Amino acid sequence: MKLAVIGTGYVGLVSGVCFSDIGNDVTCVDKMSQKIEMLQQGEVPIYEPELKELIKKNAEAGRLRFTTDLTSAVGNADIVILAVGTPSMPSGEANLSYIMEAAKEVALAMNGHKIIMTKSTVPVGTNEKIGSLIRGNTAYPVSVASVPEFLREGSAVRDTMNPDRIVIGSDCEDARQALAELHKTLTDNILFTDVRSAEMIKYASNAFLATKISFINEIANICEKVGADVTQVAVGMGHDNRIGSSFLKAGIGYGGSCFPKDTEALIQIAGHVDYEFKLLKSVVEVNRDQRFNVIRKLESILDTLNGKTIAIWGLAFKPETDDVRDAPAFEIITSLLQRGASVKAYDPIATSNFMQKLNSPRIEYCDSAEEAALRADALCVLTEWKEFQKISPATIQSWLKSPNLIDGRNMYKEEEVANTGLIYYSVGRPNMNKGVREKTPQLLF
Ligand SMILES: NC(=O)C1=CN([C@@H]2O[C@H](COP(=O)(O)OP(=O)(O)OC[C@H]3O[C@@H](n4cnc5c(N)ncnc54)[C@H](O)[C@@H]3O)[C@@H](O)[C@H]2O)C=CC1
Ligand SMILES: O=C(O)[C@H]1O[C@H](OP(=O)(O)OP(=O)(O)OC[C@H]2O[C@@H](n3ccc(=O)[nH]c3=O)[C@H](O)[C@@H]2O)[C@H](O)[C@@H](O)[C@@H]1O
Repeated sequence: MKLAVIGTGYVGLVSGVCFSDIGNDVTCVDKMSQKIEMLQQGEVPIYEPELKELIKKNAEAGRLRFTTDLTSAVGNADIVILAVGTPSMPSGEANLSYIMEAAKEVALAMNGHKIIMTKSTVPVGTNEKIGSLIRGNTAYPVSVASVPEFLREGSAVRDTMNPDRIVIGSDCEDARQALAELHKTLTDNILFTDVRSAEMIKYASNAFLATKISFINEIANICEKVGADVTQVAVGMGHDNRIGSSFLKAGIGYGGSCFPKDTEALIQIAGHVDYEFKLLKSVVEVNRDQRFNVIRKLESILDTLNGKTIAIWGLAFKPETDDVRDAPAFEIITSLLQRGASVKAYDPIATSNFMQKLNSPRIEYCDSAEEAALRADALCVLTEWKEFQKISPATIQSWLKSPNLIDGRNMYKEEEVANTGLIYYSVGRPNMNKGVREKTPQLLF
């Protein structure tokens, strides 16, 4: 099939590349000429495992092209995929200006019937508006479908090639058939829904996953007070098939380009129909506060942070990505600076993206994990990169000035920390004081 993909962010680029890899002819379009030039030269503007190799392979096979020329890409395509950003506005609502503009440009470029497949995450009712906008700007027939995207950054290619399900939300039979055909080599599990339900499935899925994370983070906070271990609790819960084991990793709260944005947007979507989504509001509030546990733990060890040097390992919102959108590291580092601390920060690949957004004379961006940790008063692990997991707690201790380790991602096991001289605070697990488990708290009943 002939596809035009509008927008070469994570979703547009990865899905365009994967669709070409399964034999389709794909043209990826972006307004940003620097991005397109990079892609044409085989460079990838984002860090995503496996992507570079796949781009090379499919571009060489002549199935994958990159251009800023939307008109010719749409003109040559049967299916147009909308994958532009829908970022948050200050109110929390999704900003639909990019997708509406892209839809209009597509309408003006049409030279015959097209199927429009929206992969961007959009509020319920948006695809109907996209359909009306396109019909108002072209005389050619159009069939619109909402096909939400469920890939995760860091495993985007794998997720796209092996999806749990494909949701096709459309009232147009031709779109349902063509899009089922397009996806059938990826999975048999294709669900057909109406358009509004497909749009809601995306928000509900992200909101539910965010809820699981805030839930386990609150359980972790209670575990710390009652002397239980949240990692064991999560395993025990996860063995119940009705609960499932994924998304029960306690930590410093979720970040990234989607959970924060989509939870806020769903609260707004509900609000517009006079429904207060109380549960989701709490999920967001718990998440906002969770990252400050790092600061609270540091203060409980160091008393004051004023004049202290704090090492930070990990700036990306999760491992295997250089994306720093809504990364918890921003608020944690900002809060350290406000308390008078200096920061030495290191991330294997996200540093340059991060430093474009946060700079201060009291932040030193380092070239290695060791350089960041050397002579610091404490180390905070904010992203569980494999590179950090390979460094033993004993080595960390030898680098630090004071032996304080705050593990925001439960990266180390108790036995690895035992017998070191580290004061070790993780999330929802017993603290270790100089390598020895702290006394189990007294319970007041
Ligand atoms: N990032 C992710 O992991 C996921 C994102 N989504 C959703 O997919 C959508 C896209 O997200 P990202 O890929 O992160 O986007 P992004 O914001 O990283 O990139 C969007 C791209 O679209 C381009 N663009 C905007 N208007 C254009 C136009 N009129 N013509 C051509 N190009 C245009 C921009 O220049 C930019 O390169 C959002 O709605 C997001 O919520 C869904 C699942 C996963
Ligand atoms: O709509 C989107 O953009 C995407 O959002 C998430 O994907 P992503 O944000 O790339 O990454 P996740 O692996 O979901 O992690 C999100 C955040 O939650 C945190 N997390 C995740 C899992 C967990 O158990 N605990 C936890 O704290 C991560 O550290 C990270 O900060 C969803 O998992 C995807 O299905 C969805 O397509």
